Amino acid sequence: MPDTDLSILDELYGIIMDRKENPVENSYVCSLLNHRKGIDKILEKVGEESIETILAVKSGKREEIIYESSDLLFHLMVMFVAEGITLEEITTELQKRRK
Ligand SMILES: N=c1c2ncn([C@@H]3O[C@H](COP(=O)(O)OP(=O)(O)OP(=O)(O)O)[C@@H](O)[C@H]3O)c2ncn1[C@@H]1O[C@H](COP(=O)(O)O)[C@@H](O)[C@H]1O
Repeated sequence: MPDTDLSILDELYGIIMDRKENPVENSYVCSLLNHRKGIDKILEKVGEESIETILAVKSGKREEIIYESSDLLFHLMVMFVAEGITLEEITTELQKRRK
């Protein structure tokens, strides 16, 4: 079984939460969380990054797959924070599906 260190996901979630609670200037995360379009701006980015990930896989370029998947994961995390969904809720759901 792989034993990957996933602590960066927790750390990143914490940073995004902090941006929500303590807005700062020149923050990309704040620009998404406080966008005039509301959640639609974040959903737009999730959609864009999903398509870019698909195109990266189709291109067969490993580096691009990693880069675009990271963008997608990051924007998904912003979406979780915006919706008040915790990473624990996601991992619990995945655990429940284990056969
Ligand atoms: N992990 C990320 C991260 N990944 C991707 N991105 C941004 O996500 C955007 C990706 O969108 P695109 O590829 O479409 O690029 P773009 O040209 O900016 O697109 P548009 O937004 O202009 O449409 C880029 O602006 C990246 O900089 C990120 N921005 C921030 N983080 C993390 O979030 C933390 C807080 O960031 P700030 O809120 O900016 O301080 C940082 O310390 C990082 O750890």
